[in-house]
Amino acid sequence: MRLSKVSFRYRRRDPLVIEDADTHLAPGDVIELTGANGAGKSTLLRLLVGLAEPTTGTITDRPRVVGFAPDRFPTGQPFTVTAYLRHASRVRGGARWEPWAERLTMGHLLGTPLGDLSKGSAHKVGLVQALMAEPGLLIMDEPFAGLDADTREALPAIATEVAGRGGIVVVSDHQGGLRGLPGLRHWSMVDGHLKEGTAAPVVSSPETDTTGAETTVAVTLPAGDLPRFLARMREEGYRAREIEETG
Ligand SMILES: Nc1ncnc2c1ncn2[C@@H]1O[C@H](COP(=O)(O)OP(=O)(O)OP(=O)(O)O)[C@@H](O)[C@H]1O
Repeated sequence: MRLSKVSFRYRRRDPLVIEDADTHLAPGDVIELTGANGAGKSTLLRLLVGLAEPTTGTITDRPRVVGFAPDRFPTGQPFTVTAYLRHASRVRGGARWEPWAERLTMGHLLGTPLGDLSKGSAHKVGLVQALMAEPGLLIMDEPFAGLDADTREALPAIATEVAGRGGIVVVSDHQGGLRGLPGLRHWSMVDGHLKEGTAAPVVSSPETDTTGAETTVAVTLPAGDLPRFLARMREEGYRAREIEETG
């Protein structure tokens, strides 16, 4: 799949959100996409999926089957989880959703109306509908946000499987959930420009600084992520604690 000089703006007089994105995606690629809030990550993902058309430039050779797990799964539909997934399966030519629902531990949710789901549970429904048809292109927008630990841990393996079948996987992710995957490509959106680089390693050992100098940083993150974040930092040897926001 190729993006050739892809630019995009939402309305005629708006500034470009994506400018001259030029890249190639190969079967088996797993790509992590990062960038500041509002940098254009979701827009780029919607262009990749085909939900938006480039204002100028072209996207060619998109795989035939595309799975898309949006950052906010739309729950305003009057279905239970099972009814929705059955419907999605029919649309996908009878794709098997049950093994995915089991793998993402959704058994207890199947009878729940979509509108009653928590954000994380709704996101799982979005993941199942994206995965069920064995996509040749799997796009996941911030899939690690709001998911329980078991599902987060399952996602790298799922991405690897899809890529192993020759699929392309693109994941926007602030949390480094895919770091450590061999061959992971890294894209970042900076001021509307798509930059390619190596993913920064998440694990940086405190021992690498031999000067003994110390520094304290403030990190802002969703409250629900705090226990896992603190545990991870401590595991890596950093002194980490919650501080009160003083405004
Ligand atoms: N439907 C829309 N109409 C007009 N402008 C939009 C629309 N959706 C997004 N934008 C604008 O496009 C820019 C990029 O938004 P986008 O959602 O792609 O960024 P993002 O990197 O995914 O942000 P975040 O990390 O906050 O999710 C922003 O300035 C945003 O305000």
